[in-house]
Amino acid sequence: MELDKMDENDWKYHGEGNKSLVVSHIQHSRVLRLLKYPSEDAENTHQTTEQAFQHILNIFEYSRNVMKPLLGEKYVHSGEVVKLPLDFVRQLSLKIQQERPELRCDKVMDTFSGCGLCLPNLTHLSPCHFGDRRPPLCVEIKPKCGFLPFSRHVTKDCKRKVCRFCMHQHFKLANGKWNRLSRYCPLDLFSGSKQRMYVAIMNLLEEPQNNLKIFKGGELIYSCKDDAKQQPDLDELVQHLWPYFHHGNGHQSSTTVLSEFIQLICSALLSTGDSNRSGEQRKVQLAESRVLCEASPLHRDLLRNGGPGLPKDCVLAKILQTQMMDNLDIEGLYPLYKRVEQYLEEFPKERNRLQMDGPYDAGFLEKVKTCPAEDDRSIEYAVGKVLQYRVAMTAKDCSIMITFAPCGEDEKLQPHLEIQPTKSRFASSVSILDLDPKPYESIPHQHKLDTKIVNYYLMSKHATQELPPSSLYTERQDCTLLFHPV
Ligand SMILES: O=P(O)(O)O[C@@H]1[C@@H](OP(=O)(O)O)[C@H](OP(=O)(O)O)[C@H](O)[C@H](OP(=O)(O)O)[C@H]1OP(=O)(O)O
Ligand SMILES: Nc1ncnc2c1ncn2[C@@H]1O[C@H](COP(=O)(O)OP(=O)(O)OP(=O)(O)O)[C@@H](O)[C@H]1O
Repeated sequence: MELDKMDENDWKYHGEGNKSLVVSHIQHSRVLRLLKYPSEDAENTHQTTEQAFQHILNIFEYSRNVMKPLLGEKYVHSGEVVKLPLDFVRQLSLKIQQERPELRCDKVMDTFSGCGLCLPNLTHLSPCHFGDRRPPLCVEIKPKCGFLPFSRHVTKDCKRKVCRFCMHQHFKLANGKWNRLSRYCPLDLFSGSKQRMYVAIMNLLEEPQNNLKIFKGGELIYSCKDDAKQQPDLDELVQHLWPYFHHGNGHQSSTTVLSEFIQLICSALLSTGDSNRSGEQRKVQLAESRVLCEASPLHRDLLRNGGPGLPKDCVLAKILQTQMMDNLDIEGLYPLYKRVEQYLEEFPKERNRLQMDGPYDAGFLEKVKTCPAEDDRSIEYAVGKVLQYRVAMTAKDCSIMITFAPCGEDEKLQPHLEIQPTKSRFASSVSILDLDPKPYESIPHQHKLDTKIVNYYLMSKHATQELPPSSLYTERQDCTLLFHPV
């Protein structure tokens, strides 16, 4: 990519979240990730180019030097920081404006700094020249927090029984963020139990919100509709999937197609990329009390079996272990945040030495890893816990991208790419994205939000009607019969 010859017509809108907007190249397997700002800030307080560059550099260094070592080299692609011509960025912003979903237009793309990140397009699979002509399928899941807090500082009993995602759903419904409750429960996805994971993915398909997107050949084919009142069309998705799970021996029912697709996703989420499967795999297993969410729609008997745990190096285990660096819960962390605040008020110059805002280098990772286990009243302990909490927050908000490319029986694949849980054979790759640092300043907001979510949940629990039974959930009873031994 020649930065001095950038042409907006070579790029198209790809997607966006709360903080960044992504465009993809129409020929090369690359994306540009550009930051967004609230519209009012864009008019009043422009960051200097220097500050914007530092911001992007922080995101890049945090991903490369902190999150990558914690989550695993193979899952994280930090890309590179690029300086783009301002004219190109302005034209690009105009070109993509009408494709942006309305609910994201409260923020504008940064057209002032010219700074961005260039990353591999993870909806493609490289090398993408497998003999098969069918375009790759890509599933993006934002799994959210996969455990119940185990800290002695937790004061509300419901936090030990119902997971944050399930409680938060009620608050989101009330404040109009979504129109329907999602049945997805992250604890099912992180359980390692194929049945619980299966139901979790089924529930994501039924109500994707911002937790599920599906791409085909790099194009978004399934996600929450811009008009969130409408549910996405599962029959349409099955039509897209059918050519990938058609075995030439007659008609595959929608249920079979979806079932095979979900099993494929589960296998990728549990895969360690280790071709030698003969030995006993080491597992990440949590105490039963931390993995059972009372709000999960699953039958209690199924939940009571807990789960077999996650293979140690699979993507879910890596994310869960990093999320669990938050071992005090926001309730135990907040007093330590206040200790740090008080210290910084007295010794403002210490802010740099303690790396509160970076640099995100090996020294930062060392502070995260070597924080004392017990509170010795030191500032180092308080800072270490705050940094660990911020890292855990990133892992609670990241997304997983799994890309599958169908391939023929005789194609030779590198062992870490191969996956075959169903009758079809696929090459796959698994990546983790959105690994931005969460600001130190957001801790008071997290503390308030936690209280709001819990109070709202307790208030609404009895008032809210039970969810009606899901048609997908009923079908699932048949689907479980379709599991193939792996
Ligand atoms: O606080 P949460 O759990 O609602 O998470 C926020 C996400 O909401 P969600 O619940 O996933 O719909 C929120 O996602 P959406 O904008 O709602 O898609 C962001 O990811 C936000 O992170 P940031 O402020 O952009 O760095 C997330 O904020 P952080 O808490 O990670 O800072
Ligand atoms: N490397 C990539 N390859 C392909 N698609 C990508 C890539 N990075 C991001 N995307 C797409 O762009 C979307 C927005 O990116 P991202 O999640 O990083 O935004 P964000 O604003 O940081 O999110 P959040 O709302 O969680 O803060 C993603 O959901 C994903 O679909």
